[in-house]
Amino acid sequence: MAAILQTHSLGISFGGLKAVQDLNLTLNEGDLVGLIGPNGAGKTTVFNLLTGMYLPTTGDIIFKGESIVGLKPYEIAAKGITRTFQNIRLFAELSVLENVLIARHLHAPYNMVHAILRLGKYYQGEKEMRAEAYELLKIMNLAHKAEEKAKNLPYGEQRRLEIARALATKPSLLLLDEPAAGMNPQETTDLMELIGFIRDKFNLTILLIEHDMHLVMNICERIYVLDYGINIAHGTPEEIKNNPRVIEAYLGEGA
Ligand SMILES: Nc1ncnc2c1ncn2[C@@H]1O[C@H](COP(=O)(O)OP(=O)(O)OP(=O)(O)O)[C@@H](O)[C@H]1O
Repeated sequence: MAAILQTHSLGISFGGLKAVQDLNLTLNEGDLVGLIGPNGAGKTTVFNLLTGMYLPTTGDIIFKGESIVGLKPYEIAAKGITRTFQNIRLFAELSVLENVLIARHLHAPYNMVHAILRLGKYYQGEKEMRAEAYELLKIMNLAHKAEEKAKNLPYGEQRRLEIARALATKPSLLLLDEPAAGMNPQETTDLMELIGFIRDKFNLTILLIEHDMHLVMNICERIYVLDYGINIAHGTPEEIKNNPRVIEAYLGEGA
């Protein structure tokens, strides 16, 4: 199995604080991997590094064979890495469909000239993109809400819309930051199935941060554990569950 993403001794400091240190992460194509750790362990910082929002202090990030360090977030998105956020970031006043369409335009099948001159290719492209956006909404069980404003959706549906929007950018690597946060147990169970389903349907590699251990242990094939910015363990869910360093890190948190 080929590695789609590797980090080599990746690290970042904020003043004196080493938020992430010496991280060596490998994701193979098609992997569904978890990134867990107590609050403040550095998980979201890893996502910020992988998506170009932060520049690493040390190390390298290799995506599809080339370094992406120093690229702008939109350049990294265009290469195929997309994320969702811990705090939902939808366009609240736009419709559900428009939220997906905006993301879909990153890979529009026409160029600016076609759009300005309103050439046939533009109309054809717009039609295709709407159809694709609807298809994504159907998969995420949101098609019946296509015309609703995003802000009027219940929380669980907003989280699903975030994933639909991320998928619209046609990623090969999807980073999910606490996708089940705020969901009730039934919504979480449905989401678990959905994550596995989209991974297979869209040939995705998925890295997910999640505090819901039930979700992580059930769907992730491998798990990396961070504590104070350091990767203290890596293995299968079974190995992680029984790892004394992991148990200690979580007990320290009272979990
Ligand atoms: N831009 C920044 N400037 C200064 N410190 C930062 C910055 N971003 C993150 N940190 C610090 O880095 C550490 C790791 O934060 P991070 O948000 O990555 O943790 P986390 O594991 O995602 O936590 P949580 O589970 O609570 O979301 C924290 O101590 C945080 O305060």
